[in-house]
Amino acid sequence: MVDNVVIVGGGTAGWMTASYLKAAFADRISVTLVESGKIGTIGVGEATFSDIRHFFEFLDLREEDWMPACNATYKLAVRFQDWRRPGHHFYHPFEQMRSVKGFPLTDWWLQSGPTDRFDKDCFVMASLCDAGRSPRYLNGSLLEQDFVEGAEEPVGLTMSEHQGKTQFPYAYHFEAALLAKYLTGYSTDRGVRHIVDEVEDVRLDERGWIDHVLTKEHGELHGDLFIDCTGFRGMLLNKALEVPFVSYQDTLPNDSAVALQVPLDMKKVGIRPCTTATTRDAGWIWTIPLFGRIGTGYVYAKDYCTPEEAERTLREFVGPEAAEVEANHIRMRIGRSAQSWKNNCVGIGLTSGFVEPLESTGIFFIHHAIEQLVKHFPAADWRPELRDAYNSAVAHVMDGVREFLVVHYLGAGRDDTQYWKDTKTREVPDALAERIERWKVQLPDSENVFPYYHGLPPYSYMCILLGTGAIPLRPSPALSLTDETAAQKEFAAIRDKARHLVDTLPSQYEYFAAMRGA
Ligand SMILES: Cc1cc2nc3c(=O)[nH]c(=O)nc-3n(C[C@H](O)[C@H](O)[C@H](O)COP(=O)(O)OP(=O)(O)OC[C@H]3O[C@@H](n4cnc5c(N)ncnc54)[C@H](O)[C@@H]3O)c2cc1C
Ligand SMILES: N[C@@H](Cc1c[nH]c2cc(Cl)ccc12)C(=O)O
Repeated sequence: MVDNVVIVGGGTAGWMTASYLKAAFADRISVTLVESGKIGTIGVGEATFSDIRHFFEFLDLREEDWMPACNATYKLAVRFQDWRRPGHHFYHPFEQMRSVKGFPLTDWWLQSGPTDRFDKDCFVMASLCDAGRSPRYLNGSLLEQDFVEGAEEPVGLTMSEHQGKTQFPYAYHFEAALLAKYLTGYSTDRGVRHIVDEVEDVRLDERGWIDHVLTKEHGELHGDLFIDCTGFRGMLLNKALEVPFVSYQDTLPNDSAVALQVPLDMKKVGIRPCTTATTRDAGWIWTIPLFGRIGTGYVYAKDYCTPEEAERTLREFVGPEAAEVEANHIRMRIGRSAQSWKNNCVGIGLTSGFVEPLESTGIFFIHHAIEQLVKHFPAADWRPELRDAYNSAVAHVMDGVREFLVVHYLGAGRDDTQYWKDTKTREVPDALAERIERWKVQLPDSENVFPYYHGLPPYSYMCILLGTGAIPLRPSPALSLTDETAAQKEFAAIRDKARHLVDTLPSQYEYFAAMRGA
């Protein structure tokens, strides 16, 4: 049996992996996590996919268990600010795309003479975001919409098996360091051995498999399976086992970031229920509202902007509240390891791969990797088929998300700086170029987007294409021959439901102030 797991690294990836493996295998496996007390974690990573609820459910954790400990808030969407033109914004929400007579509502929207905001016309959530509403009422009940809490839904599925069956209406923002701390307690309470020490060397056997890691003060740590959660360093997978790194920088040039954690007077400014991505001359700025502060940062390409310019831009964007706050400058390794699993070593987290956080995919990558590791967990014969299937699933998810992010830049309307001009001339992978030509004639659907599971449904592509605006789209010709009464009724129903929810739901600040007795 493979039942002795050693995890190196105590960031979000390390502790999500330790806690999930313990929830999956309990005392059938032993888990040791060693983390350096000197090498810091990346310290950011605070917005998620809605799928993260499956992670907490698997650990048998309810929102009231972990959200207060992590200063967590709700995320209904990503708000894209100034991507189409200055002053314009649109949302990419967690809300199923409605269909009328077999055609997506966005198709009918194109047919009926587009307005400036497809998102407000086709989704209820866009109005809730504009109004700063919570998705839950003060009594804790969830807003009424196509996902009904407590109704029969498939349980125990992995995310890839679940996609498309239901769309949960929100994700979370949380303080990454506080989540890691919370999961440390969860894990050690369930028997994970936690060692604070530095791994100084990785010792291989004659086959090139990891025999043990050598720590500064606790000697050799032996195990069957070693999980590399050492972040961008990739100490075990990339360095010791020499797995090469496949860069995405030819299509995604942003390789740097500068971050600030800014205290927030929530009572005065409220808590926006969405992550915001605001364009700047050489990239974009994220704003993540937490309970008590915002996490914000400028993601940029160093070929177009120096760290000093980036920090100045970010501080100007935030304003005087940032004056006393220390900036955290980060170099990002963009791309993925050629294989995340080699011999008896699996890389999870930044070691495995990373793309800029435009759609908050880092923690989704971790969650997906852990689910797939459990699904493909090795036996003592280490059959290569399990490893190969794992590597294929993980590579597809990252390659698919990469493609989805490239679409944001190809569609962006900004062309006022060299950085934004270059987003339109950079070479596009053939497969994506073909898909884009297809989308100009027929909106994205399950047959014409990236063909493997990567966490994003076709409606996500529709939102980005319709919101950014630079790629011309047109309605299906059939709609000009079809009566549009039913579609107009659907648009009216969305307007009515949005008005009702905005009028009856509390603001996100009111909700969390009440929940936390603030
Ligand atoms: C600018 C930026 C913004 C991001 N925003 C988001 C977001 O909004 N949403 C999202 O989902 N993701 C986001 N991410 C990604 C997210 O931060 C990471 O996926 C997550 O933090 C996982 O990091 P990690 O645990 O892999 O690595 P790290 O956090 O770097 O942790 C590495 C760990 O390894 C340990 N270590 C390293 N070397 C040794 C050694 N020799 N011995 C012992 N221990 C060692 C360190 O001490 C540390 O504990 C963002 C990333 C960046 C860079
Ligand atoms: N499975 C993902 C897909 C998704 C659907 N809508 C959004 C919006 C945003 Cl901002 C990210 C991701 C998604 C999920 O449901 O989380």
